[in-house]
Amino acid sequence: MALLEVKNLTKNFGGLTAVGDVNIELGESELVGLIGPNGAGKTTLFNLLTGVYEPTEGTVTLDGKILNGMPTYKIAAAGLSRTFQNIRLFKDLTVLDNVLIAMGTRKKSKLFESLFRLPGYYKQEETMKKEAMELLAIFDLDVKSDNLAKNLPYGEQRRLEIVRALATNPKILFLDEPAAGMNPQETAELTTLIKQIQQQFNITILLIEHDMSLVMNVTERIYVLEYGRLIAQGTPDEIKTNKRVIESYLGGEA
Ligand SMILES: Nc1ncnc2c1ncn2[C@@H]1O[C@H](COP(=O)(O)OP(=O)(O)OP(=O)(O)O)[C@@H](O)[C@H]1O
Repeated sequence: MALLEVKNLTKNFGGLTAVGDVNIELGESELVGLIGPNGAGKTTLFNLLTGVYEPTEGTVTLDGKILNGMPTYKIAAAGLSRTFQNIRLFKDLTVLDNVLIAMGTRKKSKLFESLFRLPGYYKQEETMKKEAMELLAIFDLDVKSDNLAKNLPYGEQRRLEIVRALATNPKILFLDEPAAGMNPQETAELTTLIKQIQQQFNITILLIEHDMSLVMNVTERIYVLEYGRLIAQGTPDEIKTNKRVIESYLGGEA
């Protein structure tokens, strides 16, 4: 059985079907791409998977458990984590605090311990800090742990977003255009990082990305959406040569 099973997923906004009858399966530690032209329904699909929207029809099942109708925080706790197209950091907090807050969603101090700052509280704080610094180091952000998030260059803010998503210890990570606005060098570095984190953390990643070279270079399989419908799926090589995809998405350039 797949780790994540999406069956007949549909979302209508009034008369518009933003996502229509979509079926997707993600296996353990797979790196899968999701592409499609503007307005194809990619972000809506992410919003359905992470509980921001309730589907009009269909089901999302993680590890055999149906997630539809669960609030976003419960879905996050079940193991789905995401980044957003627009950076959503706590800009006036430090880099380290941004990660610690994300970790806080999975590790709760016992209220009594934290209120009275008992040894258990400090121990957990220390462990979390150590883990946060280790995560930041993978992304070369440990040296910036004391900086305010808003003072990081754009590419580093994007990387910090991924660190925050990873800090929740997800089974599946959804990355929504992580290379948006990055220069070619930053994009190349990110490509290497995405591969690295998939292997190191052994997690499943679903990647929405406009940068075709990034998608083609890192993913094992790709789903293609158009007008809310899945029009193709396959390996990067199959997608590059798929007639329907070339016509409708790549504009005949492939
Ligand atoms: N909350 C909403 N209310 C009404 N229509 C919406 C809503 N969200 C998305 N849509 C519409 O649904 C369709 C799919 O949009 P969506 O943002 O999911 O596409 P996308 O593939 O992520 O596009 P992009 O690549 O531009 O981000 C579009 O026609 C969009 O206008």
